[in-house]
Amino acid sequence: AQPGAAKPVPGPMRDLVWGKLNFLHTTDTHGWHAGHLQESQFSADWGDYVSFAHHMRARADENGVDLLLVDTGDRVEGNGLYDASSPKGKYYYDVYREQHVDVICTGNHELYVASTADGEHLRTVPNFKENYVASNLDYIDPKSGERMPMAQRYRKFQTKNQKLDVVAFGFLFDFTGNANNTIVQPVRDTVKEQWFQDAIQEETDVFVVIGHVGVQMPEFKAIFRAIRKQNPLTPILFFGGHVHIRDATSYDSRSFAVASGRYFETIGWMSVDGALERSALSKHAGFSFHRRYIDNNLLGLHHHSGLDAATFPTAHGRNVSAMIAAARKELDLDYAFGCAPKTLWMSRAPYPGHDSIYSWLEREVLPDVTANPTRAGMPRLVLLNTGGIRFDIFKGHFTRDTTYIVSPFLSRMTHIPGVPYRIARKVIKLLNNAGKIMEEGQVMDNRFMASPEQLVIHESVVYDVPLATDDDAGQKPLAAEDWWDVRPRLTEGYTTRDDIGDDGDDTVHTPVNFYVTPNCIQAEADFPADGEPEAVDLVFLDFITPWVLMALRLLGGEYTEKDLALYVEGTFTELMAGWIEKNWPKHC
Ligand SMILES: Nc1ccn([C@@H]2O[C@H](COP(=O)(O)O)[C@@H](O)[C@H]2O)c(=O)n1
Repeated sequence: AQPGAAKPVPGPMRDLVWGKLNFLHTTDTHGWHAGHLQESQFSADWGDYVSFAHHMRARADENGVDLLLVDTGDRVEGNGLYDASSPKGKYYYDVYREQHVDVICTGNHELYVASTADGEHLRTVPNFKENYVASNLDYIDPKSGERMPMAQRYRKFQTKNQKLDVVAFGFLFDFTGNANNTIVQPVRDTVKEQWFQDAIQEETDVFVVIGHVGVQMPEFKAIFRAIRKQNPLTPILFFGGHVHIRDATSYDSRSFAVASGRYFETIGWMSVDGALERSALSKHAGFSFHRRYIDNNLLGLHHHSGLDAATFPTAHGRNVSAMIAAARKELDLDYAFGCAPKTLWMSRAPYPGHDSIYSWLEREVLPDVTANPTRAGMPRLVLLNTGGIRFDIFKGHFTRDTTYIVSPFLSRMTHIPGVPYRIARKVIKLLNNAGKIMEEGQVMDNRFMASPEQLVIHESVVYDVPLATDDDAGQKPLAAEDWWDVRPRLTEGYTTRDDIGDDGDDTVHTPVNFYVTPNCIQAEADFPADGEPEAVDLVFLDFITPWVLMALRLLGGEYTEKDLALYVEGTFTELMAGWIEKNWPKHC
């Protein structure tokens, strides 16, 4: 763990179930390779994961079984370790490559910005060579304009100990927000291509499909159907991500799918047991599958590897932790812009409400950071998509690292001047429609403005326990005198219920609330004291431009990209950090 990281707290644990073929899975790590320094439950770092994988591979070798590591993308954007450097990712590539990952693919965040996709193609793909798989993704060479696969389309290899044949694919969901130096081919078209049809006819013992795809999303189901049609008995194992939740399902009795959360909070575990060699395949011989969501902290990693603080760290792991610590220092990630007076939650507190990060932005930040003297006297509506905010703010130091953790993107505040208020005021309602905004020939899913967790959870889940107070923000243990002191001492955390059951989490926790939030929030600024304005400046984060323009057109306002102009200088991230520096006390 990193120097100063919160110490993990013991709690009741569920063990890993080993099989013949075993997997460790990371997804949507979003630059959190230093771990969560403020959250004890998730405070192990990438170096600890290197040590852990080393011990788990050794155990697999001893027992004559196999262990594979997979990663399903979105490794970038969302933490100072990636975002605070110039260029972005200056330290990330070298840190990440220290883990040996057997099958790795691309997420949408590797593709939003052209230079990030270049970095992926020029650094991560060569770092992982034949382990990198890009089944439905092409890259366009900036010099020649040549279109080529981002990496090989699929991988066939043999496991180390049992010599099991594996055919592995690496998919991305049908993403359309990529920069113009990549092409994402819809999954339904890819599975019809000849190379794919040939690949699924390969002699193999198991298919492994990794993807930056939620396990309940139609893309995985289409791939499952395509493979199963040609291979009625072969086990098919899916590793997904993108929606930032812990999840598992099975598409039939010989397939299993796991998604392993977000932000390096979770290391996913999957095992399959049974007669895996294809020579033993028969419709009577079944397989057993297990999944576990490992909370990423040292106590848990010690527990699952059967080691302790003295025997766990390897020299390699320690070196990686040291690389991360040096990078964090170089980037001055602990520099504090101010002191957050209280914890502000994305989904653990109701919106609107005093503890909601969105209410804070709406009430305090947005009106202030969008003040534009050249538009003095003009009222404005300021829109922000909730998905642009990526994490909670904990009471205490708000650092350079926190800035990127909360708001990693390069989005700016753009605007359309003088929009009739009778039209402008209705935009937010359309953006917050649960479904899609539709125009002839164009359908846009509104939910892509919200945070990924909100894509899959449609109703608030509120437990009959008190809301965490600021003192609980670091997931400290509950004091014995608390009202449920008759129960075992548990920390707050994930209490996952998936299609398999409610025993997936490796640590038993008390649950935390989850409140649904809208796709967008809106602040009103410089409105007249009485009555309604005739017209307003409609100010919004440039990421949501396509939705705003479509909403305006549906409301009778004919605007195009040509009507847009930057409203205030700087990225939203810089504006937010500037507001904090000005408004919150410097020291805690
Ligand atoms: N410039 C951006 C890019 C993305 N978003 C939000 O993130 C969501 C996707 O997040 P994943 O981690 O699931 O890929 C997207 O739907 C947007 O809400 C953004 O706001 N600005």
